Amino acid sequence: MGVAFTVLEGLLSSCIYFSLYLLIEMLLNHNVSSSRLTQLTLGLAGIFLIRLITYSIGYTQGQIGGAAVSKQIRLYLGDKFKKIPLFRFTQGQVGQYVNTMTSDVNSYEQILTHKTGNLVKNITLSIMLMGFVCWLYLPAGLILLTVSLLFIPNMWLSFRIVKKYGQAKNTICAEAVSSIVEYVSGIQTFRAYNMSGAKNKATTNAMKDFSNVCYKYEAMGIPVGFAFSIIDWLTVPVVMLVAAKAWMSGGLAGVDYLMICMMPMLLAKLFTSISIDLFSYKNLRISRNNIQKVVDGPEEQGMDKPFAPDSHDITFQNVRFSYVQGETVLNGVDFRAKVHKLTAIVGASGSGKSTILNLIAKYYEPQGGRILIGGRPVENVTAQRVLEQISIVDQDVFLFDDTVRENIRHARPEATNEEIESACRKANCDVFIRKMEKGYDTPIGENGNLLSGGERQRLSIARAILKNSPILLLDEATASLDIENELAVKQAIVNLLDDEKTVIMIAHTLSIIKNADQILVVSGGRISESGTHKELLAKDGKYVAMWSAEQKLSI
Ligand SMILES: Nc1ncnc2c1ncn2[C@@H]1O[C@H](COP(=O)(O)OP(=O)(O)OP(=O)(O)O)[C@@H](O)[C@H]1O
Repeated sequence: MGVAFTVLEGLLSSCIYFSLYLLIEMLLNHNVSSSRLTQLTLGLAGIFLIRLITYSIGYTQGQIGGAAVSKQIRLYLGDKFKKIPLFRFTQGQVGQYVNTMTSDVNSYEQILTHKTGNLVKNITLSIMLMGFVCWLYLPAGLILLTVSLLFIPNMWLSFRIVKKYGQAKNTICAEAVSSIVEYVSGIQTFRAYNMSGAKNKATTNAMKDFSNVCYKYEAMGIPVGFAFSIIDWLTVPVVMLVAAKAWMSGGLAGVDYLMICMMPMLLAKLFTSISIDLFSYKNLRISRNNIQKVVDGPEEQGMDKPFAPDSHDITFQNVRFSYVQGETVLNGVDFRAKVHKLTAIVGASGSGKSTILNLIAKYYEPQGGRILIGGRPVENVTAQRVLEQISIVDQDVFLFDDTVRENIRHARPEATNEEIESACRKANCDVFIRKMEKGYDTPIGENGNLLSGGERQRLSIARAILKNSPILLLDEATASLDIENELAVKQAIVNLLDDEKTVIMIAHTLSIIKNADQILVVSGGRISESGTHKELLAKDGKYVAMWSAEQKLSI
């Protein structure tokens, strides 16, 4: 509707030239009268009023329609992101996704709100004006028509440039966005190491690359447009000359000659506008294609049927995995984590403890072996369905820019305020929340930056308690906390373990898992030892070495 009204308004604007034609005719034929002038003025005023109305409707509908389409696309992409395998959300890819979700959708909206309407309007207007000149004096019309045919190779060249440099520009823009996202989220570290601003090489290089590709893109496009512009404007004197002969020999009326002289100027302006619009239309199609690429992108394999096994024990059978081809992280991991028992995973840094949790949560798929929950293999189940059975408390707590209450409610949207507060009491965070300015309704800033590390950890434990899922994955991270927070977090973890669940916990300090039902020692990509604390001490292996080292440190 927006496009239709914009085109209508454009066509109505051509009435000005027909009125001008009538006015000049009156002047040259000396038959100006006040009644004819009044008629003409009233006609113009009426058309102006109709144009005002059609323009307003066209503009408003275009904006409303564009915003609605943007909203729909963004919601659709949001849903799509839920189906894309989680391992694809790497740093570079995140930049591409952010770019698509923000600027590509904005550009696509522009196609709808501005470009399409303007293009149809200007092309129709040009055809009408050329038809008018042909009707007045055919040779002049044919000159204009010939020049307009040159527009086709000119556009073909422009499109080639857009294809070649536009895609590169878009890819480099996504890389720059990635770099900026990384820079802004890591600003504290960059500042601490005096790497902010121009000293941050990665970000400045990304910006430089982006400005270089933009420069190339414009530098290639400008000469093509410029060359056509020169030919286009040359039609003005040529048409003037050709038509002048006919006028002087009496074959053309004065008014017709004047109109013919004016039309090439008008057409040149219209062609410039069409070529700019087509150039950016082609460019905007890159954005549309980027959106389409995400839409058509591979989705997670597996059944999206509810996954509700009778039992929730977790079994690894000869699981093999590497993040990068050739660099094996897990090389035949076997274990069984029983229901209602605490299984602890220990091992040196980089041994693959978090990788085991990542595989259970289906952030990644193993390259060999099988993972079973309740005796049912999970390879044919979507991550979303598996994650419904799991609560995760790890070192990277992610909090939304919302109130404390809403942050916890994310774990179970239908939870009552009572349930949220009860979960917080168990997670040892009720006291500090109540001390905050608005209690549970206090906003906690972007990613909870108004909270301390220990407070953030406890909020994530409250979430896990509220979700109350049968499997709990814990990455214990109390090492960086002060003593008060460490005790509070440890107590919260103990409260969490009270509920009967299958719990797998990565322990960085062994004292916290002394009473675990089973301890797995990860080493060399395998479970090198397993058993209770007592059994492992009796084996005199890696666990004993780790335990002795910790005991020495704590003295
Ligand atoms: N996304 C990734 N891409 C490539 N390699 C990775 C990735 N994540 C982890 N790794 C590598 O895999 C290995 C195992 O990492 P993992 O995080 O599982 O170890 P971890 O035992 O949990 O270590 P820590 O105790 O220090 O947290 C390491 O060598 C690590 O560098």
